[in-house]
Formats: sequence, structure tokens, C-alpha cells
Amino acid sequence: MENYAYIALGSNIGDRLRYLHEAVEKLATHEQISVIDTSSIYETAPIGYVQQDHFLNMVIHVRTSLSPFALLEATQIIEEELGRKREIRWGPRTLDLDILLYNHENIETERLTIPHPRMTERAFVLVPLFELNGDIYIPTVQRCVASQIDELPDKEGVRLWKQKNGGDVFALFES
Ligand SMILES: Nc1ncnc2c1ncn2[C@@H]1O[C@H](COP(=O)(O)OP(=O)(O)OP(=O)(O)O)[C@@H](O)[C@H]1O
Ligand SMILES: Nc1nc2c(c(=O)[nH]1)N=C(CO)CN2
Repeated sequence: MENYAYIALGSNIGDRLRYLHEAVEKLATHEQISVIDTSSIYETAPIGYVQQDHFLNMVIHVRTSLSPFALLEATQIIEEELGRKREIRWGPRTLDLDILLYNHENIETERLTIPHPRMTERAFVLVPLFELNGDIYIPTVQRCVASQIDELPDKEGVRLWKQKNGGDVFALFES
């Protein structure tokens, strides 16, 4: 059975572009995941305490035969493979993968909450997501992405860093 999910990626340590590139490669080469589309890459002001450096953020659209929990497991393995150290929550990180949406499912458990509980207040998530599809409906706020973005105060903290041109997912990572 084919399922669709949107995943947010972020990195604010070291070679941020390389971490995003390797994460998208690992997702695309996973036998039960295919990457359908990616947003452009945005440079974003860190939200929340502790962070210093700016993030690079993007959102990807994937098709998968994995269950939501198995998809979470796969993303956490990729985070670890790319050197994610879970010192403190919301500390700087080489790579963060957050599952934003999975089909139209609502999941509310300790380990996994979908739609991602903080996506609606994050311009660094909604702006790249809007680029992929502004009509996506977010049940938690009963609005589509396009109208939710209008509700956000901090849009200016999100700057286009590398424009996605045309179809090839990986052209985005060529320097
Ligand atoms: N939709 C989701 N996507 C990814 N992780 C999730 C999700 N819902 C719950 N989690 C849980 O969140 C835990 C903490 O994840 P993490 O440390 O990456 O938080 P964070 O990404 O820094 O903060 P935030 O969740 O606000 O983006 C993970 O161990 C995971 O079990
Ligand atoms: N700009 C930006 N700020 C953040 C980000 C992020 O990806 N980008 N991720 C966080 C925890 O997931 C907390 N703050």
C-alpha cells in the first residue's frame, strides 16, 4: 500500500548542505521510501533558546510503504548515521528530520505525533511546505498551509538560500 508523507529537514552545524544532501540520498535509496519532490533550501534564523547559528531548512515529499512508526525509525537511524548527538533538546544539530504529515492521519503518542505538533507555528517549515503544495490541509488548525502562513509573525526569518530548479531532486545539491 502506498503512503505519502512530508518530512522537514534542518541542519545548523558544520557542512549543513552536505548533511541535507546525505539525508535526502539516504531516504531516496531506502528500499521502502522514494523521494517524489523537494522544496528549495532556505536559510533560517534559529527559533527557540540555545541555538546560535542559522539553519538550512527544507521539506521533502516522499512515497513509502513504511508505517508511520517505521518511517520515524528510519529517519532516526539516518539522524544517528549523520552524527546527530542528542545532548539537549533544541540544541544545535547536524541533522533533524521531523515527520510533518503522513497521509491524512492523526497520531498522538509519546513517541510520535502527526501532524507534527509545532509545524503550524514554524515559518521554517511552512514556507518550504507551501512551495511544495500550499493547499495541504492541516487539521490541527483547520486551515491550509497557505492561509496558516499568513498567521505567522516571523516569516522574515526565512530566506531563500538555494532555489530548486526543475525536476531533478539532486540538482539542488550540486555546488
Ligand atoms: N512527527 C514527529 N517527527 C519526528 N519526531 C517526533 C515526531 N513526533 C514525536 N517525535 C518524537 O520527538 C522526539 C524528540 O525529537 P527531537 O529531539 O528531534 O526534537 P526536535 O526536532 O529537536 O524538536 P521539535 O520536535 O520541536 O522539532 C523523538 O525522539 C521522537 O520520538
Ligand atoms: N530555524 C530553525 N529553528 C529551529 C529548528 C530548525 O530546523 N530551524 N529546529 C528546532 C528543533 O527541531 C528548533 N529551532
